[in-house]
Amino acid sequence: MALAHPNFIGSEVDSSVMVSSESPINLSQDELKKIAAYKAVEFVESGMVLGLGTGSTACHAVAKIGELLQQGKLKNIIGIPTSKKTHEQAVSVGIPLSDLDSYPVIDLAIDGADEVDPYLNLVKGRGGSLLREKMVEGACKKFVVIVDETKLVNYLGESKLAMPVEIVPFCWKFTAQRLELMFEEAGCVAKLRKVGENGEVYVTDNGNYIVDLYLKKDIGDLKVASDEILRLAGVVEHGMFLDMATTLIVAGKLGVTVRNK
Ligand SMILES: O=C[C@H](O)[C@H](O)[C@H](O)COP(=O)(O)O
Repeated sequence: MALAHPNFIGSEVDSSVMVSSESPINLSQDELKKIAAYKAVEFVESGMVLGLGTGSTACHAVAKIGELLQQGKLKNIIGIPTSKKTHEQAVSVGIPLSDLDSYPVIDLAIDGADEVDPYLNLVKGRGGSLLREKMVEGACKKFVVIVDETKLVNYLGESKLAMPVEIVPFCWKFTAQRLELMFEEAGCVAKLRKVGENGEVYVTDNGNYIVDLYLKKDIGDLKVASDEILRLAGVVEHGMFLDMATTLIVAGKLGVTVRNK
């Protein structure tokens, strides 16, 4: 999408952070993710407690923070990882780690997203880490979302890709059917997430399952939908992150934009 997208209104394009020698037009999606991630790391200061996101965009930020620690350009950072995978990566790049029990208030979190609407509401969890992400990012003073421009949507669900819901394994079919019925008018199809060649059921870091909702239409009022999903016994959490992001960094073919809420 071009920079005329509503998510860019009021934003500034900063071409100076184009770190590749390639023309921006030729940058791959992964290079754009890296540009957004590196821009977000500019917000990190020594002494901060940091929420470390999960996914192919956030991993660039984790790597960069590790690099800056190694170089002595950042000091006294405590990372709070949002998944086992990020925990492993953070350990491998030398970021000291802790958890929400010890640090219930986090200075800054940096994480990717699957969809971002014009109000900075997000869909997250296509990588399976939505519960820990929501706990950590809900405890942050500042939550910086980093995406390439393909993640921008006019309304959540517009991509027609998964809207993840983490559920308990007990009678998962019952919960999946209830979710499907809840959003019947939006043409919802609920699918248990499976992985690998043998189609094994995906199990989250918390020992739960994920049901992915595929929606044909806009589900309308997101707060109402969120409350309704969370009222259903069997649901642990959903992947809509409403009114949580404080800053959006988007890397696109024409440059990188930073938008504060
Ligand atoms: O569960 C995964 C997380 O919510 C990710 O942040 C999200 O899926 C975006 O991932 P990626 O940066 O790989 O597109």
